[in-house]
Amino acid sequence: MAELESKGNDVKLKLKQYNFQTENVPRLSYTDPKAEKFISNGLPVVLTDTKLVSSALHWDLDYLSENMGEGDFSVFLSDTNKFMYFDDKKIENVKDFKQPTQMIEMKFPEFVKTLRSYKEGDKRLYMQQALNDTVGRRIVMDFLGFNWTWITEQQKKNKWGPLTSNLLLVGMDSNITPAHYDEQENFFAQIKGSKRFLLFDPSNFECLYPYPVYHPHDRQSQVDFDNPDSLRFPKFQDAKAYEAIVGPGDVLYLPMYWWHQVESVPGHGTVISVNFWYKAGPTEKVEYPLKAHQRVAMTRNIEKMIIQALNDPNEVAPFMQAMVLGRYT
Ligand SMILES: CCC[C@@H](CC(=O)O)C(=O)C(=O)O
Ligand SMILES: [Zn+2]
Repeated sequence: MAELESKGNDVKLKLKQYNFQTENVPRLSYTDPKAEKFISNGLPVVLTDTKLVSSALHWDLDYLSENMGEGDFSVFLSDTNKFMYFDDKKIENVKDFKQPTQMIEMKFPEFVKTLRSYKEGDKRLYMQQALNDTVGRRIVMDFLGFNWTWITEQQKKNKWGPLTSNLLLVGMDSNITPAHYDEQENFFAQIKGSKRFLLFDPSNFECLYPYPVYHPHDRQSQVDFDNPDSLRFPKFQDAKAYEAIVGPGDVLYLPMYWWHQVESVPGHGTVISVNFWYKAGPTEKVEYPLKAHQRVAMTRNIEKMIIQALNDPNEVAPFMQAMVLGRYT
């Protein structure tokens, strides 16, 4: 991280600048009581010394090529540096939906070969694959070497649900995952290269204009951060961002429902991360006023109910407008 900090201005220069203000996410030792407080309060924090993935800090393309085994891995291809997620089960809901990326299955050595032969104008690549039991023995050993004691203690202390997956992310520098939120708790471990996170708390729902729940881009922001349409999205300029740059060994606690845009910092070559997604824990006692993320969850349930009841995504907007316009406005 020192390398990044000493080039503080340079990194800032290399990183895109947006028109919203950003505040830094705190970087703390996991031994700092404040760190535990951030996590228990559902606030983002960068933990600098958990050793969560120390057993994987030697991972690079050659090592993974030799040890990732014979499995097929999901690789996304994009004509731009943006890799926006879409749910292919919802494509039928939107006429003429244009897929922003294609996904192909590749063996790891083939992925590395394609990466290394990349030249300007080729499709960019981003491997996003849940680690599974097809990986080679060395990767299994590295995986078992993760600091499961610490992270399992966090899971228990915060009463989270089960670990659902560890996504291995291997991408080109400058790749961007556009702003979205997930419905799971996330410890995001950085292994190689650096990533810049732009984070927004769930109350920025009104500023980030998520696609409708029935849309393939459900949970993703409709706003193009590089060219925001201020007429369609007037509140985007009021979004309040937090920023975190994570380097090898850093772990970002990314609370569920928090919006995040993730940019692989240019100039570092291949960028490798592993995330740890946990199901949310049960809501013990509902307290009022409801928290922002609970309101977001509520809007999702209401949208799903209306979609199901009307049985036609095109009827949802007129129905909701009829319910609100002139009555609650
Ligand atoms: C598919 C997941 C991508 C990741 C962001 C990134 O590293 O590009 C993210 O959004 C998350 O871990 O929640
Ligand atoms: Zn995410």
